[in-house]
Amino acid sequence: MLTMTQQNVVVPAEETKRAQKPPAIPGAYIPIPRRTVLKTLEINAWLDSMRASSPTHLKSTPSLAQDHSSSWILNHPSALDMFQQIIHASKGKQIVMFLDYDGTLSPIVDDPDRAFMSDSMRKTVRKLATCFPTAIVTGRCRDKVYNFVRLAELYYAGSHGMDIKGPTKTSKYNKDTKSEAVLFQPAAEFLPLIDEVYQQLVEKTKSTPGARVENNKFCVSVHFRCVDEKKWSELAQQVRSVLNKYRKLRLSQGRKVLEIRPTIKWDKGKALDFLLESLGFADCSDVFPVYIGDDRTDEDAFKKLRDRGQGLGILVSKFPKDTNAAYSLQEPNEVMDFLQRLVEWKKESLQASSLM
Ligand SMILES: O=P(O)(O)OC[C@H]1O[C@H](O[C@H]2O[C@H](CO)[C@@H](O)[C@H](O)[C@H]2O)[C@H](O)[C@@H](O)[C@@H]1O
Repeated sequence: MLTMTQQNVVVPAEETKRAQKPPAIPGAYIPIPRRTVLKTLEINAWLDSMRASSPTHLKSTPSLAQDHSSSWILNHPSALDMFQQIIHASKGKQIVMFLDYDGTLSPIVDDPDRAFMSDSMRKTVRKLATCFPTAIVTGRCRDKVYNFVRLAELYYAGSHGMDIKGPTKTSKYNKDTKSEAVLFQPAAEFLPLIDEVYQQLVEKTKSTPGARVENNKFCVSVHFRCVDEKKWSELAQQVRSVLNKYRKLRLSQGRKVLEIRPTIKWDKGKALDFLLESLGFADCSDVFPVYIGDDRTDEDAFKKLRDRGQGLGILVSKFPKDTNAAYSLQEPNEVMDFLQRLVEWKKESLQASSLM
């Protein structure tokens, strides 16, 4: 069970109880002010979560890792191996593609400014967008991800879906050039606050070697990929001390990154709903959304698809992870293979129907 300690932090209730219990040795109990206990617990919970974002602990027990891995893959089979079944499930429905960026279209690298997408991946996504409506859904700032992807025919949902923009180039899915281009920013009022917090985080974390703060417009990322693990606690405390002042902001986590964002009820799952609605599939039963992503924030979209009972989620991961996705792919190269197969299948089915 989880309990709220402060507005924007969640720790397990049993840990709170444990921390308040006096120790077994009589007389050895030094009362710790409740606020300090909670602060320590919060930081410990953050640290556990930060460690869990680097799933290498399974490597230390190879046989256990092997068993776990085999049962996980049975529950989340490769989308490449299951390609025919996926196509069969989509029969008679309009496939709509949702693609996360980092770790899905581009490999994870140390420097977030150099997470380039390969030319072959760009070519594949361009072809994909001629076959199916396609959106990029990312934690990144929308402009920044656009500079990486550079395809004007796509929909882009930046800042974890808090900044959505429709295609600037016409395609067969947005032929109506007279209609207003989609632009949706549900957290617009938070812009000055996010700028302020970004500046404070830059200042606060500059003493931690390797820490890096990225302004993603409606949210901020604090990267710890290049921070020595011994310094993670220090970094968590620095971030905590800034976040303490902002009750309208909350923390979530991605791959070696702490993400600070508005408390509004908006996430990648809501963005998926919004985009389907914008595309005219609001209450359609004949739509088949496919969402591919690698990160914790993508789980909101996987869950949304499960709740809608439509389409499917594909998790990109080499390691077993708790997920709402139905299928898996190991890395961006496999994502590219899967997208290419979709394009080939679509072309073949169009050819076949033109011969009828
Ligand atoms: O939703 P996404 O497109 O997956 O964006 C999530 C975060 O991605 C980026 O960080 C991640 O990729 C970096 C480059 O490979 C890597 O260095 C970092 O450790 C990863 O967390 C991006 O820089 C963040 O701002 C996004 O929030």
